[in-house]
Amino acid sequence: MKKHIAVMAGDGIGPEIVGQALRVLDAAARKFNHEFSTEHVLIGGIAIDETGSPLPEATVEACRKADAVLLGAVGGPKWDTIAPEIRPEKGLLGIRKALGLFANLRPARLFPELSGACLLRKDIVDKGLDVMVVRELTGGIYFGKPAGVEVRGGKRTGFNTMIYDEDEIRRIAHIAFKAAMKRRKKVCSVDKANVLDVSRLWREVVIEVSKEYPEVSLSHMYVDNAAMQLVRDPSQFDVIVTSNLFGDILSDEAAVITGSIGMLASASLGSEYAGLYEPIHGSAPDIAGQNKANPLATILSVSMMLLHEFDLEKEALCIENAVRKTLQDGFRTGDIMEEGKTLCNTIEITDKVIERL
Ligand SMILES: NC(=O)c1ccc[n+]([C@@H]2O[C@H](COP(=O)([O-])OP(=O)(O)OC[C@H]3O[C@@H](n4cnc5c(N)ncnc54)[C@H](O)[C@@H]3O)[C@@H](O)[C@H]2O)c1
Ligand SMILES: CC(C)[C@H](C(=O)O)[C@@H](O)C(=O)O
Ligand SMILES: [Mg+2]
Repeated sequence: MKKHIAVMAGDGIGPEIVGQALRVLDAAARKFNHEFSTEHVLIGGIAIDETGSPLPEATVEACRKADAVLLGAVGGPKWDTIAPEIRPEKGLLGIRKALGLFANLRPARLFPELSGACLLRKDIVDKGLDVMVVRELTGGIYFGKPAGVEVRGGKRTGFNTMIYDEDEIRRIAHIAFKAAMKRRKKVCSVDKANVLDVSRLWREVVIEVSKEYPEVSLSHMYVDNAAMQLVRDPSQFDVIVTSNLFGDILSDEAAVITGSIGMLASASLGSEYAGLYEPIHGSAPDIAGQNKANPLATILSVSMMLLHEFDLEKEALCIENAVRKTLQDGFRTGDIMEEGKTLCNTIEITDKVIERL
């Protein structure tokens, strides 16, 4: 198979982890006789530095033409004080919107080998943890208008608008129910319907969509309770479907299930263009440039790309198994380090994965 991948390494640890994930992709291509060409394009802070924009038009064009997109992370303290319209994060929101990537799948799974690195209670961990967070990605409070900061009645006033129409809710609900059909057939819709009107509509529409999936059981939970339940006992969840902001927060929290945020991969999918694959974590400025970052979330994002974008199930599984074997053999980056294990840097742990492919 021949495919072309647009690569946006971005900022901070982005280039380090993406560089390593591409080595794994190369190794998989050689093993299975595929040809994956790559084209590096700019996004985020580095794009601001080089072009003045966090999302240059050339990047959008390259991503729209590509068969898949791989992203590292954007942002960092260097750009924290620049004008809000051109912050690095705007580049990420912009590319999600430009590619129509409304569905963000964030699978929080615990490799049993990392049970010791997981902060949750041992009896809960022993149940096996595997939660899929389905986050709406192109709507809600992230994009609602009006938004801004202005002087109202002599006071500086900040405002955003949380808005969803029924079509936006319906299409993400379908994604969640379809995902559940391939899993344990349970969807928990997370909202704040006791307070927010937009959540009342969310709940109503999710219930309507559920009628098309009689085999899937649907429950509802308020987001504050969901945040607590996720760390108390995540084994009660199969698929969680939720809005953009709640999904952002709950997926970082769900990373606790995996042992580290450096383990959680993601796929952002739409219908018109290819999907975008990225770890859920950020640019980790505190460890950037030190060859310390855990590249496994990005490597697992490549595995998700092979599966979701190219239907290469065997190849995807091979990468996942190589990651598992690396952990089984006791190799760890700092974020998942435990006593008795072998500490590796970013490059060394990737070497171990490639050896085990
Ligand atoms: N998708 C993205 O590009 C994305 C996601 C989240 C945050 N950000 C941006 O990243 C910057 C830093 O944000 P933050 O500090 O809140 O979140 P972060 O995810 O970058 O880091 C949070 C903590 O997790 C650690 N961490 C993250 N990834 C790791 C990895 N692969 N291996 C080991 N440790 C890892 C970091 O060292 C830090 O201690 C901000 O500018 C933020 O806007 C970008
Ligand atoms: C960097 C930021 C815009 C982004 C988000 O909030 O969506 C990040 O936190 C994520 O989870 O991908
Ligand atoms: Mg986030």
